[in-house]
Amino acid sequence: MISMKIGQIARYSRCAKKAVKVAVVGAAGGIGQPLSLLLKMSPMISTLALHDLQDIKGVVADLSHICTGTRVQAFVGAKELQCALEDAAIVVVPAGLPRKPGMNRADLLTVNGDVAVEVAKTIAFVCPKALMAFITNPINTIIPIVAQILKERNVFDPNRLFGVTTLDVVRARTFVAEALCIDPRTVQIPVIGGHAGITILPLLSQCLPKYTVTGAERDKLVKRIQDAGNEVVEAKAGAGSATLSMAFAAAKFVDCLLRAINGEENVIACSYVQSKVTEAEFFATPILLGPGGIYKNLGLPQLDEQEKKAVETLVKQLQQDIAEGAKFLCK
Ligand SMILES: NC(=O)c1ccc[n+]([C@@H]2O[C@H](COP(=O)([O-])OP(=O)(O)OC[C@H]3O[C@@H](n4cnc5c(N)ncnc54)[C@H](O)[C@@H]3O)[C@@H](O)[C@H]2O)c1
Ligand SMILES: O=C(O)C[C@H](O)C(=O)O
Repeated sequence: MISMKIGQIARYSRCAKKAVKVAVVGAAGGIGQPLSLLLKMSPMISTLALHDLQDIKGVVADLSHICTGTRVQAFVGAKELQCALEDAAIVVVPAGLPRKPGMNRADLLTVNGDVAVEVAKTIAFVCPKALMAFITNPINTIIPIVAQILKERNVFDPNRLFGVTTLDVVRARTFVAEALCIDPRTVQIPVIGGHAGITILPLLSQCLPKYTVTGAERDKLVKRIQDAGNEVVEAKAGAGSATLSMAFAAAKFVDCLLRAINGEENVIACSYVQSKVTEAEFFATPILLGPGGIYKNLGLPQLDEQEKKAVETLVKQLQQDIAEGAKFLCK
């Protein structure tokens, strides 16, 4: 009986045409642990390299008892980051401080900017061809910083750098489904722009199934999606920000990257990337993914008049957030 199960697991882990190594940097944290658990279940991951400044050996011992084909390895401290990243096809980065009530995401830049710079420098040195998915806030500014670090080392490939904005899509699907009294898994809705306040723009006009909401009700729904991070920060009352929903969202995004690496066609996800779609140098839109990351930026979906105005306003905010990255690196 037992050997049959082991055989089944072995077959399961061989289902993926290509199982690859994924590294998680910041894996001991509130997002890192549940994310690692979800990734441990992917047949498309051969090795999960878990890195943190804090000791992560207990987390790895725990995960290693789960009967899936993914091997889990622990890497602790700045000196072990290089080994963690060696041969990684995907690097996911939830390393850095979360918000407390009263803070906005930009307040995290002083600390998290340094974290992103250190991680980006090591990625540039060890695995510049990896697909990089940064979760660390403030995303709007962290991604331009990482891009600049990679550019300075002549290894920047804009198709491989992603700011993870999937949580905004996850929330938009959930809140729309609540309003329509339907299963959130049946809702599709693009969320574009960035990942803070008004830069988060759910495109209700493009929602499927159709949701014709107008006036104050529509404004309230858009605002709830934009401020959903605050809802969690306040409810956690000083104990951090969204972790479980973020782990779910990041696992979904990594799954998209893995399916694209495995040659699946039509894998589309919204993500904050270097972009020519608007005047903001970085912008989240639906992206068609391929084995090398971005296969095609699908650009702005169709917008109604209200959404066109919202894009004009948010682009200005995003340009400021992006400029903060350059200022940070000059300090
Ligand atoms: N993109 C999004 O939608 C989104 C959603 C939620 C949270 N976040 C952000 O994700 C980040 C992590 O949140 P959390 O709740 O997991 O925080 P956390 O404090 O629980 O965990 C962060 C982990 O990162 C580790 N760490 C810090 N610096 C590191 C470094 N240089 N190298 C390796 N590990 C390092 C810490 O030791 C810790 O274990 C925060 O910046 C938060 O704002 C982003
Ligand atoms: O709100 C935060 O600080 C964390 C995250 O960006 C979120 O949207 O939940």
